[in-house]
Amino acid sequence: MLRWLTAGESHGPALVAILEGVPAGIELTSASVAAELARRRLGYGRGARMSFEQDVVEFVGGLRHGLTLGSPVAVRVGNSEWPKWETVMAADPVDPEVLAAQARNAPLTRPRPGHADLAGMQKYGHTDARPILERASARETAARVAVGTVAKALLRQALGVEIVSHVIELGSVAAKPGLLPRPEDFERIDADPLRCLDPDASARMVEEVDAAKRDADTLGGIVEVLAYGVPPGLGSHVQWDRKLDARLATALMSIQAIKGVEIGDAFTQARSRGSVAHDEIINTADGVRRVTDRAGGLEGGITTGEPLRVRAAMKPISSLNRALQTVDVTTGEPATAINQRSDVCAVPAAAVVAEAMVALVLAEAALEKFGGDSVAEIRRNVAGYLEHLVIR
Ligand SMILES: Cc1cc2nc3c(=O)[nH]c(=O)nc-3n(C[C@H](O)[C@H](O)[C@H](O)COP(=O)(O)O)c2cc1C
Ligand SMILES: C=C(O[C@@H]1CC(C(=O)O)=C[C@@H](OP(=O)(O)O)[C@H]1O)C(=O)O
Repeated sequence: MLRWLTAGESHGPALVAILEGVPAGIELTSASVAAELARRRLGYGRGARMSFEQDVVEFVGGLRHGLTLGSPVAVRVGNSEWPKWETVMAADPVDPEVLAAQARNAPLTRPRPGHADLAGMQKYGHTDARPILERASARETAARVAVGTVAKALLRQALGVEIVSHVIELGSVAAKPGLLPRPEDFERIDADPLRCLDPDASARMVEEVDAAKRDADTLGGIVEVLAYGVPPGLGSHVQWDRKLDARLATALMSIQAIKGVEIGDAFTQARSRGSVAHDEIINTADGVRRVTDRAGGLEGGITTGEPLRVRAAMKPISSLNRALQTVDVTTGEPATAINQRSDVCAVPAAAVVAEAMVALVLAEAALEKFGGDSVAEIRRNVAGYLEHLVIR
């Protein structure tokens, strides 16, 4: 069983994550996690915080001399900006006079529509949004990407699975339909300001971000994640919580601001007739294959062996400089929402987070299917399974 949790606040000293159930023998370094975290900071339209803050990666368990041990992997992602926040976010009580002297500690009483502020304040009994926004913040996704790096390494080294993502829509701009990145496009995608494979669309996306910024507004978009080399047979049709499509949807939907998930071409399929919606099956020299992959590599909650393909829709960022109408919770009077510095658009970063979530789900499903406490054992189990597939 692979399980994981994160902890930590946006402006706290660090985020931490523990990943349990990791097999031994995965090659991994702090540098490989730092490289994935750097990818998460990319993307045109992110706020100032992304440029001056550093993620400081430290493994505190589960790794020795660049190999996982089989014990829980514990990772700490330190926040280089902590000294600015150590009073406001101090774990221990602070002299009220010291707190009052810090503008940063002023209660945030004008909840942002679309953020977790008001719902969280009501639920947890606060009249200040700070205790809510600190944990709701997508800073937490740095910890997910850290453990996602372990899952990606496991998938690559034990099963040969490669995961790639790209931005297919941003605001009103869509990339050319049907562009499917391969693992070899990885660097080209990361080099694009919007992580978009279509250069014309990318240029228009840059303009769209500039226009939104000029208007003190924000944007959302749609990302797509593909996993190549996934064997048939991960997940199961037999129980609701074993269906891999459902597990992927939950994982993607848990990302901050993701409000829709699509498996393969689900929404187009829904608008089509059955005769053109499904992937016909043929026999080839490589065995039984689908002619197309509209289903995104999943049927019956089970991987088909075709590339896995899922999409996630991100709503526009809810901290706007053109602040929306709200209520000041201390007076009950109409007010404009908190309009602190913020990202204009974080869709490219959300794609990197989505890769991590897909990797964690696939790694868990692979361990369920193949078992094994070391990379070598999993490889043997995978080879044995593929060799004896009753239909190939
Ligand atoms: C990578 C990433 C960066 C984000 N940056 C911001 C931001 O700068 N400002 C903001 O208001 N929301 C940002 N969000 C979205 C909020 O975290 C999210 O809307 C909030 O936690 C409420 O959760 P919900 O939208 O899932 O309901 C970001 C989300 C992601 C995935
Ligand atoms: C810090 C990150 O993203 C943050 C996510 C976020 C939010 O509300 O989700 C709000 C912003 O933080 P702040 O309000 O302090 O400027 C983003 O910068 C990160 O991704 O590492």
